[in-house]
Amino acid sequence: MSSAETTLAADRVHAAGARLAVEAARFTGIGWMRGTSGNISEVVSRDPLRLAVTASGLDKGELLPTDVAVVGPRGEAVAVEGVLPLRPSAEAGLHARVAALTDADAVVHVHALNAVVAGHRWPGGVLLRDVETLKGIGRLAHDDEVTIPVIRNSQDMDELGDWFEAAYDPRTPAVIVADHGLYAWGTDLKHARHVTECVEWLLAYKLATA
Ligand SMILES: CSC[C@@H](O)[C@@H](O)C(=O)COP(=O)(O)O
Ligand SMILES: [Zn+2]
Repeated sequence: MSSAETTLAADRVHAAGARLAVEAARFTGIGWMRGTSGNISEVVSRDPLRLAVTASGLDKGELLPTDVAVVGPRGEAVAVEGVLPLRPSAEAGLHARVAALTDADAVVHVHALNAVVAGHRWPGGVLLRDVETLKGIGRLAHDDEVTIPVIRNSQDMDELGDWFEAAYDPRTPAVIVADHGLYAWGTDLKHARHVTECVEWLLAYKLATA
């Protein structure tokens, strides 16, 4: 008798894995997932919460649909029949916390240099205003003060998750993890990609004009 979940179909997980692989290849092409950095997830079940997340330690530019793991609300691996038991991303716990708190169905984490530099320069948060691209993250182009929160880095995802929750502003779909990278999220993978691209652009703009 297997303890693997039977409610989640392997083909659903592998379909998510295929989408994660496409997005990861795209971000790798931009240079935001160098080495084995970065990870992406998609919610495949809300109750119970289950995320398909990129497997750990792989080159994110050459993922296969099967290079995916399923995790629960604390980033713990969940066995699913027909899905290889690969090690989930080391940061799956933060993905799960983001998905649970924000209701986002997709979470992206990239090591975009501009995010790390901006977090270093403005450790209390990066203030943005009066620029058109803010509309790309659901905010106003004018007279809207937007702060991208910056939280400390930790290898402990419970601790990082707590810091994320403390800093979370429901109007802002991204957070910088200091000395590490950017997390951004959206209603689906394409939306999360657009938010990631717009936030990175906004951070580049801020660094170039400050
Ligand atoms: C280049 S090492 C980066 C890792 O420590 C981590 O921050 C990361 O983004 C990727 O971890 P992973 O476990 O492969 O999802
Ligand atoms: Zn990382």
